[in-house]
Amino acid sequence: MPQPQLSKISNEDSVSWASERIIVALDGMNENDALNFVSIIPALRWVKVGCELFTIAGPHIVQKLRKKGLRVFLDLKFHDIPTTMAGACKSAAQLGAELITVHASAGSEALKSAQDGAMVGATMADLPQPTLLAVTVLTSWDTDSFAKQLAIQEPVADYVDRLARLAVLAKIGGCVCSPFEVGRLRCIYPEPFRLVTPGVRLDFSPVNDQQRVMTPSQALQSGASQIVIGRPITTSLNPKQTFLEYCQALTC
Ligand SMILES: O=C(O)c1cc(=O)[nH]c(=O)n1[C@@H]1O[C@H](COP(=O)(O)O)[C@@H](O)[C@H]1O
Repeated sequence: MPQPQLSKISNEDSVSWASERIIVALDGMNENDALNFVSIIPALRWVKVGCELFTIAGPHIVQKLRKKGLRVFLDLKFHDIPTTMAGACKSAAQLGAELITVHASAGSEALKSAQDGAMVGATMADLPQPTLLAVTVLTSWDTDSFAKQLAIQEPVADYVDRLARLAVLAKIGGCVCSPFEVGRLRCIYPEPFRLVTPGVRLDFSPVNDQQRVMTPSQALQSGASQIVIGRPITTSLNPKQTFLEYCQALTC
């Protein structure tokens, strides 16, 4: 699809404001790809290391990215019994990731254990406490498939509320949700509760396998603290330009 001409972003402050709010998912990359990719976007502040990159590159990729001055969201979406959640989050916190995902549907005991584990890990490594983010309903679910395949009769938005409540009761610091649910959650849970939304696209970007999608500015205006964007930037012929276009879309 053709992309619009980049109109010059002259205001460095706007780019810097926007780049704090955009987390680029380093999916489909190995270690070399990821390190090369981040070096071509000097304005980049936040990156997400997901299952793909972590599995091929190993834990030290988090430290390598941090050494480049980047802030790391470690998205391994832990979903397990309480003891395993505690151990996994303890290990993740020792790597220096600032955001770490767990699945809210693991339940309140597992979420509490995850939170405790993360605190222990950060203390052991003498690092600041990371924020755990509880993943609610994945943005790749459309409402019909969600109801039919999982036999959940509750509307997605209500189910997201229910999962977010579990997270809040477990003292988890934020949630991942789609831009469609973020407004409702923000009304109930003000900042500093972190609401991070993937499923974000500018009109010229293909939605790929995302189903509950909005634009970056709609997501932020609805209450998102940060947005996650992967393929529109990582598969672009000019990732730096596309990153700046997404920045611009947040600031104009
Ligand atoms: O936890 C996530 O980051 C996540 C949750 C969710 O509901 N949907 C979702 O897409 N993600 C992640 O956000 C990124 C979105 O990538 P793109 O669709 O390429 O922008 C991927 O790395 C997903 O793993």
